Amino acid sequence: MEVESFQDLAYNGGTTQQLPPQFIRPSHERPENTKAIEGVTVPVVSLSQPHEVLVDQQVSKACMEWGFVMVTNHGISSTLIQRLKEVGEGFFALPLKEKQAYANDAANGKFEGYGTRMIKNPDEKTEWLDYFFHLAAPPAKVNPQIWPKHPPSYREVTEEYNKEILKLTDKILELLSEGLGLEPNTLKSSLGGEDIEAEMKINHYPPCPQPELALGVEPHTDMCALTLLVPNGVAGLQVWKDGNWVAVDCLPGAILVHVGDQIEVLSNGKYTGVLHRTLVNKERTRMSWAVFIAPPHDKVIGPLTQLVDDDQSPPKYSTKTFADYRYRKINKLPQ
Ligand SMILES: O=C(O)CCC(=O)C(=O)O
Ligand SMILES: [Fe+2]
Repeated sequence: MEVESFQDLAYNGGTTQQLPPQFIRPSHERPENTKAIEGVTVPVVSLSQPHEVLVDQQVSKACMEWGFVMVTNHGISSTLIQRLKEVGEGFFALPLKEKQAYANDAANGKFEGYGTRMIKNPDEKTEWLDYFFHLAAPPAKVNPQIWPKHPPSYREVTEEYNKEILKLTDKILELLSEGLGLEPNTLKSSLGGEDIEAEMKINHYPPCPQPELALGVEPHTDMCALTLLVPNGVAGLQVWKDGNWVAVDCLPGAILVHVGDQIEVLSNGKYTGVLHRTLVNKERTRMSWAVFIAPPHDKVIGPLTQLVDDDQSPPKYSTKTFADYRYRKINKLPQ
């Protein structure tokens, strides 16, 4: 069967029982052949504990060992998270034509808008998802005209959520800085201080006819500094740890924190950018709301001088602008 696009298949071809070839993963990538290990669970940390405990034993430890931590008691109200989910669901419930009016053009550098994938290569398989991607901070760079106009409260809710996410980001960056033995503001200022950027990506994974052969997002590390994510309560995310996939169980109210490449570089590898992927399923639509926290494009990022010396710990990463890093990652060039 010839399928024009992911949207045609997932939205108009709901009765299709067979997965078209562009979604069928090679055997060694298929979920049916790469099952998650049993009996291992990801770290969960309540942020209501005393500061020293969080620094010494919890958040930074999880980010060193896993590059990933689920946080609870993070200060963002469940009502606000619920409203965020409702406006995102409201957008994806629109007729396909209305969503396509927001289409991005990632191949030509227009990343914001509605689309199906960001890294394009004709030899690669296609991911089973569509998404909406837009900048959410800093205010001076944001163009809300690009954001969904439906539901009407999309903008207000998303702005409010992003304000809260930026506060939580500050706290996590402080804990991670202190976990390296550095001043609390070190990582934030190295990422551009108040110019730090937040990008919102709403991922939408419709039911898939043969989920055992497909992937939602394929294995990757996030190229930003940190990702803060909430899923809609449908399982599917897996993180890579010590040679195995580990399934991330849904924990209502928790926010999932992924260490991205820029924190790995700044920390000279003390924190690890977590490799992760998502599986899809036959019955239920999975959604997730990811905020990518990243430096401005012209910010130069390299291992922090405080963590590097020529004999004991030479730099493991090159120093370059975030724009250069991103270009190389998107085009699969060496860093
Ligand atoms: O949907 C998820 O849980 C993860 C999505 C993801 O990894 C991404 O958008 O970078
Ligand atoms: Fe990711």
